[in-house]
Amino acid sequence: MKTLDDCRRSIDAIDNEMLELLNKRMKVVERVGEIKNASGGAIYRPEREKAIIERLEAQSKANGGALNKSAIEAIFLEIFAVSRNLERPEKIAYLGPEGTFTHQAAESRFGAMSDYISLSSIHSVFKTLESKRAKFGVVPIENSKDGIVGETLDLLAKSSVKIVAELYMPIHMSFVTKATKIEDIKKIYSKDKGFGQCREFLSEHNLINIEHIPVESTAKAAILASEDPNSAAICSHIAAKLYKVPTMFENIEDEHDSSTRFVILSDFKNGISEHDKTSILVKLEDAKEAGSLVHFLQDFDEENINLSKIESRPSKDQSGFGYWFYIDFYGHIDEPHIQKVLSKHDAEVTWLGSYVKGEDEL
Ligand SMILES: C=C(O[C@@H]1C=C(C(=O)O)C=C[C@H]1O)C(=O)O
Repeated sequence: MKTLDDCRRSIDAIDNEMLELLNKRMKVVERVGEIKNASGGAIYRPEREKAIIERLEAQSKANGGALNKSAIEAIFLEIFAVSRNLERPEKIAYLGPEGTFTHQAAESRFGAMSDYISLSSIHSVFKTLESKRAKFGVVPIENSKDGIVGETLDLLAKSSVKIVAELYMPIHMSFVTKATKIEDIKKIYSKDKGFGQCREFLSEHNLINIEHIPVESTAKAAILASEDPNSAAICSHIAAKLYKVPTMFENIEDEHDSSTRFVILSDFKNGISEHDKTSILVKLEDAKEAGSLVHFLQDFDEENINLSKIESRPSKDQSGFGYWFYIDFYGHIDEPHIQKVLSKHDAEVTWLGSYVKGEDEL
């Protein structure tokens, strides 16, 4: 029987081996960086990372290993992030401040060691990418309960920035305050969506009729609540911890399976993988004619292209009424059957990105 000391000696020996292997991996990564830097190739290749995770998951399963997919992902996403930093350090702009769900989403892909820029609006994230002050941007695009984030869609419509990856994160809200009694709370701060996601909780606790103050982010709400003991915030658990506001209630969201879809923005096109999704904007030329959208969608149907989302938005241009459509479908823009459909509608379609589809779609 192995003693605790025996086990720890074994662990130390294995850790030494793992460190050697990781350093060996980093040498290869350095060479990949040289190749990419010489050719101007993109450092971040989400489709390659996804393929690695899938291969390792299958291997672990086949060998009866203790690590499941989430565990493999948790370990390897950090290894990938360190690797990318070695190839070429790149800045990541996100909708801040620190402690937002977007920050959490950004860290889950770019790891603890990357250089982050926290910005106070989605608009600033787009501007920072357009001016090349950051290589990547992370913004929310949709929530399973509250729907689309209009600002992100409107900016995608105007900007040259592309979607290069997506990820889904479960959202849990906390009700945090420095007050000791709920009756002492005179106002609540949150992001507009935060109030929307917790209506039942607010009503059950008679908090509907006190002042609700929408601010840019749930983290900002936590900061404001930290400064006023007669206020509260609806925010993430991390924001409450970061800004030291005690939690009165946890998991106050109406639907506990609420999740938010985030997109990673950048300036390059991914290679084709087996699990791609493409986002486009469509402005139909004959939009006033009944059936023009139906005809457009029939072209997709004929090529067996499945849509995962369609959302209409007012066009907001000067020409009066008009709509455009935001559409997500499965496949990559460079696949021939997709080219065939899109080439028929060249003038009407703006490509927003093709990327590996995230897990746990809304
Ligand atoms: C090493 C590469 O660059 C990045 C890092 C990866 C890794 O650490 O395995 C995988 C894909 C890229 O995001 C590569 O493209 O192979």
